[in-house]
Amino acid sequence: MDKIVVKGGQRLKGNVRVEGAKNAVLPVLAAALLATKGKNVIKDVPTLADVLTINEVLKSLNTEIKYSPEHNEVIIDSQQRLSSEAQFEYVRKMRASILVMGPILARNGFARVALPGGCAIGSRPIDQHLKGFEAMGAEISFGHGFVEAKTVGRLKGAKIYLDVPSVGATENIMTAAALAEGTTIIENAAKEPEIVDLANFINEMGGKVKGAGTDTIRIEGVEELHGTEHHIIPDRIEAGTFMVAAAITKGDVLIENAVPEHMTALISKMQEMGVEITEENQGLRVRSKGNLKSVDIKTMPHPGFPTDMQSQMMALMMTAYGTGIITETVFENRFMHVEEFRRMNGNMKIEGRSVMMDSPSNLQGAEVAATDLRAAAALIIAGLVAEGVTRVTELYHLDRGYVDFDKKLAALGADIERIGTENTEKAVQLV
Ligand SMILES: CC(=O)N[C@H]1[C@@H](OP(=O)(O)OP(=O)(O)OC[C@H]2O[C@@H](n3ccc(=O)[nH]c3=O)[C@H](O)[C@@H]2O)O[C@H](CO)[C@@H](O)[C@@H]1O
Ligand SMILES: C=C(OP(=O)(O)O)C(=O)O
Repeated sequence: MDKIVVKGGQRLKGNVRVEGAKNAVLPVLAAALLATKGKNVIKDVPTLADVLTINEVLKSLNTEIKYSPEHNEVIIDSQQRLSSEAQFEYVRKMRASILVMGPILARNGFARVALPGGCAIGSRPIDQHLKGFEAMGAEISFGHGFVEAKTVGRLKGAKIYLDVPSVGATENIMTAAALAEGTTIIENAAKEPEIVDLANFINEMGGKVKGAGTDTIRIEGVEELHGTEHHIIPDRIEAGTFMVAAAITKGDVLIENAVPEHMTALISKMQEMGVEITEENQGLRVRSKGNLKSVDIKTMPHPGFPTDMQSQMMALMMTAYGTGIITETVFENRFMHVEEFRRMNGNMKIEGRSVMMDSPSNLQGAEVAATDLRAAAALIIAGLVAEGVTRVTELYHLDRGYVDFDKKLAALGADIERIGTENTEKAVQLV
């Protein structure tokens, strides 16, 4: 089992470059299925485990995939007839596999996708995705762990109000509507930058999507979409993770390729804590000196504070001064990392949907397990300033969403090493 071993105490300094966004590339690769003429060339694709998984899903649907990790590029040929079924082995590995449902349904008039079920951060239902397909004329049924959607002829444009501004439901409905007959209007749509990236991609393929980034999206269906070349936007969560890593170590780091407009909530919360953040030509410079101040944080759909930055900010808050409250409103169970932080001597307690923090904590290195993708990064970040050595396991979570996280931190001066099973002895020696 791989471990990351980090020894606290080094100040981070230098430049780090952010990759293409995981949460943009997954819906874009799924949406590439819509093209029946020519190939799609997707650029700035990060080399993540989730990208390998979505590529496998697309292959299983009868597309041809050419993946060049060295060029951060995926070429997809989806001109052949698609298969209609996405199997459990993929959906289990990665919930975002559900995003192929809209494109398959739009093209084949039938889609059968394994039900994703819950995961470490919550129950994560897909009722809003299905409500959208149903409104467009699809008949939905369940059986044997699968959900099926069936329509006679093309899907029909419809007006759909989402009960929650779900990112995945907005994406699935947008892709289904791109080839539907007539106009679809999504109200209370998600407004994340990744939604805008997907809308741009659909438009580059010849689609007609307007309003992405606002809470009303209008999609005029077209008869056919064609392949195009598309660049994925930079990963605002990876950028934010490095911003927190710079701040917690009292460092000075330039985060290249970061897009400040995608991160206003995070930037203002960090500034409120006393972190110095300045825009430069190549990205965002983060500097931190002296004591940081505790703040209150509440996660919300974009442009609110992102749930995907909650655990990393909790790490930073452990080093600030005063009491603070972190409230999670997006997912019902995204505090699994709290127990791991407590193993590192983090002073906090869960009360309902909030974590009450009394800081600073006298952080101590410990053996901890990543409980989800962002928790993996957050534990490593806490290890950067803990006294002694922290060993983080369950790194398959980290690999879903961060490229070379340990190497990028090491290049900034962190005392960090990733150790594979074959090097377990070395891990023991380091302790
Ligand atoms: C691959 C990807 O882009 N993942 C992101 C996406 O996940 P994902 O698209 O799964 O997240 P959603 O926006 O759909 O979920 C937000 C909330 O809505 C609820 N919900 C969602 C759909 C539905 O049909 N019914 C329903 O009740 C969920 O349980 C959750 O409580 O947005 C989340 C919220 O910003 C991020 O944390 C994830 O990193
Ligand atoms: C929760 C996340 O991803 P996913 O929706 O793919 O599980 C995340 O990126 O933090």
